Amino acid sequence: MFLEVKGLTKHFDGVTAVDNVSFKVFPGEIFALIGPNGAGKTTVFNLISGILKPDSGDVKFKGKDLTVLKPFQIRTLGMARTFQNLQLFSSMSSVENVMAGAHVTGKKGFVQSLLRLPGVAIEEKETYRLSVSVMREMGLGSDIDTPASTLPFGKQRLLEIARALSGAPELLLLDEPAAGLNAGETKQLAENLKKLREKGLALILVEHDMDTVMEVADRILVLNFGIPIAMGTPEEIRNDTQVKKAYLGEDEEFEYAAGAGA
Ligand SMILES: Nc1ncnc2c1ncn2[C@@H]1O[C@H](COP(=O)(O)OP(=O)(O)OP(=O)(O)O)[C@@H](O)[C@H]1O
Repeated sequence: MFLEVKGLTKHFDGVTAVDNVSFKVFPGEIFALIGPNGAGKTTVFNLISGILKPDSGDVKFKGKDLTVLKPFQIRTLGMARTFQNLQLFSSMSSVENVMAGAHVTGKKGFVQSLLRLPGVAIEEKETYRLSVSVMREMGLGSDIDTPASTLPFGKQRLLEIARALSGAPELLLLDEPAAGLNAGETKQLAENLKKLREKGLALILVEHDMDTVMEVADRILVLNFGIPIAMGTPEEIRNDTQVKKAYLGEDEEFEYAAGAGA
């Protein structure tokens, strides 16, 4: 099994943030995790990527138990993530940011890089080449040397995805990638996500923008107060009464999307 989450549960001082959540993700699919504010989506990401440890439940990635591993160990297994708040190195150029992501899986270690031991220069060149190619894929081909801090916000978001991709992950976790993007940038993002799926990558997407979710997701899991309330295709989720009830008054966007698709 590629990714299997079973009975995942996490409490924070009396609040059950994630309550017995189970799902599987397959290679080459976009799996979306949605739910009203505070539903537990980011906590699920933190549990999968090793930032938090579950109170109970299992997370297995390619047969390995992730709950006993540290975040960097999980990254080297082929999983990458982005964060709700951008975490770019603002003093670096765009391509240097992407190269920093590639070093996660670099074969030459950090100490070797510092000592400039043989093989490092070749690997740096290879990393640069890979980083440029990932940036082009994300539509950032004209921004290779642009300082990350001067990129428009939408491009900074794409750059963060490029950085996550430069570690050549098989599974990418994206936390609200469309937040703060304008309509054109959101469209570009959706196209990019579909391209990544075509290449066989699996994506788990936490996203409030329902148009984007409904357009790109193969399957959707809906959480409410940490509890899974529905799982299915966009069509099934759009028409699910429990889901509509959970969102009522919470998120007009969902109501709009539900109405638009009906
Ligand atoms: N580190 C923490 N300490 C205490 N409570 C937390 C912590 N992290 C999350 N929570 C609580 O757990 C619940 C789930 O939060 P989480 O951030 O996972 O939800 P979410 O679905 O990602 O929300 P949003 O859509 O607003 O980002 C909330 O009640 C939140 O207040």
